Amino acid sequence: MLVKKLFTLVFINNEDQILLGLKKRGFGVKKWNGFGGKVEPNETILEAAARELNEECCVSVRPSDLKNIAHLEFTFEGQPTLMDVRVFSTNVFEGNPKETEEMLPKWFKNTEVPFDDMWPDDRIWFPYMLQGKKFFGKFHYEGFDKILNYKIEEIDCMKTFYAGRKST
Ligand SMILES: CNc1ncnc2c1ncn2[C@@H]1O[C@H](COP(=O)(O)OP(=O)(O)OP(=O)(O)O)[C@@H](O)[C@H]1O
Repeated sequence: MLVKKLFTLVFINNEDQILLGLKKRGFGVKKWNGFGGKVEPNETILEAAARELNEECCVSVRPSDLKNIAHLEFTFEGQPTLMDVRVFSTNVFEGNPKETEEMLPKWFKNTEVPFDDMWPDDRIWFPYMLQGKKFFGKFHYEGFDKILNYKIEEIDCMKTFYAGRKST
């Protein structure tokens, strides 16, 4: 049986640019990604998303300004964990991104996202996000570099999507 672990992933947009961070340590080290991490037991998913963003690059957002744009699931061959990742975006934020112990933030043009230095799944779902679509994606990895199989589909409404799922 798979053990589900809840994560957040936040993207800040500014006109035709997106804020990414180069992970300096831990899971996904040396890859560009949005900002996020595990949801702690004492907080809501939105609170966790805002907290992780602030901890990782010193940018502040109100949890209520975060839009849930996607649900991603990652599994790894031979491993018992399912990563349940809630993806959010907003263009309402405060503060200039600053480097922290965990992340080096940088603005990228939407047309110049560094996919070669990101998780292989990002190349598949970023186009949905950059076109303003909501979506569900499920990726099964062998190791951390090879996607064995995946599924991705556009979603009309995230609330309806979650209402239709059994345990989320
Ligand atoms: C496999 N393909 C993937 N593609 C895109 N994004 C991925 C991902 N797999 C994990 N992610 C994200 O990477 C962050 C890890 O977070 P992670 O550093 O482990 O969490 P947290 O900061 O709580 O950890 P520590 O406090 O350092 O233990 C978190 O946003 C999560 O959504």
